[in-house]
Amino acid sequence: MTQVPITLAEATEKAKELRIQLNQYSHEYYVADKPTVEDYVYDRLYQELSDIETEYPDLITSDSPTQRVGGKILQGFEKVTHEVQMYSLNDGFSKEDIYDFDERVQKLAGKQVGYCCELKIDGLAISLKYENGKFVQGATRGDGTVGENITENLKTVKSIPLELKKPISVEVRGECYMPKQSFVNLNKEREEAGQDVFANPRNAAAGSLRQLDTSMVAKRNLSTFLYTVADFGPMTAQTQFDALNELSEIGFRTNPEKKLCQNIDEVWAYIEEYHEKRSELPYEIDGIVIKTNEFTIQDELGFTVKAPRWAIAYKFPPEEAQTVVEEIEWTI
Ligand SMILES: NC(=O)c1cc2c(=O)c3cc(F)ccc3oc2nc1N
Repeated sequence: MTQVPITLAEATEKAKELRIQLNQYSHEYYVADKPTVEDYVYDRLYQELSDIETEYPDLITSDSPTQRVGGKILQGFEKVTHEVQMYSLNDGFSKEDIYDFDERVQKLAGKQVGYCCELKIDGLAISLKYENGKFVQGATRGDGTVGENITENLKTVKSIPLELKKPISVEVRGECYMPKQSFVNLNKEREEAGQDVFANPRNAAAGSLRQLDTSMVAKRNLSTFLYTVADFGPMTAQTQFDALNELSEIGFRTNPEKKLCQNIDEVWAYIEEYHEKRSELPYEIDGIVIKTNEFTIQDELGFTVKAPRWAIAYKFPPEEAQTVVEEIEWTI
């Protein structure tokens, strides 16, 4: 037990100081992937804050790092209605599909358009709501109109900010996923405990977010990449590429491999590049998402009943069976 400040005033001041410092270290580690201190420095400060909060429970705040460990047993997940529909993407499976998509877009837009290309993270789509900078609600996509409220579980996901860098009200969407190495470690643990193993990281992430014991979710090392702004609030981006940078500036984790392509040939080159690089990435991707970059074009093209006309997901062909077997042999 570290020396706890004797007065409430000292404890209040010290707790605030520790919270700010710990949240900064946590942002560097889990969001920016650029830690600046060793774990033992974080752990010592964390223990100091935890001791103060034990002594003075009224000092616990919703954005305290001690709230990340979970510990609530939920009865179930309430339903959430998405004010802004959460669509899925139309898929493309060949070079021809991608060039046909570009032809349709150019015809509808009446001109050549630029595309923002992103890796298609193989996880679970989530929607995050913030009011005055504070995380207030997290939900699954569900059927696009009604999803499940998984706020308490998402609070334990370290890359999801409990408080934004600006006190703004926005709704953003992205992917919650389990890194490949965490998936291998989890399945090893489950195998040793005689439990069923997960077939892939996506199922492991989905299964983790369905846990009713939030302390279990906290141990699953889930992460996120955010990629859509549903309710802009005061955000000013006019293109998808800028929106990704703005999401990062206000505190979200975004994928660094994005590329702004001036034409479909550059898009196809990007697809081939990451089809090659896929196995080196520390997370699973199942393709590439291609979006018209200008929001004015997206507004012009709009949505069909099920998907945006201004985007397409190119799906990589399934890997040959022997590759998967080799991977399994390696993990055992
Ligand atoms: N899995 C992904 O990495 C990913 C998924 C989507 C979507 O599902 C998606 C769905 C829409 F209706 C519109 C944009 C989208 O953008 C997206 N961007 C991504 N990078």
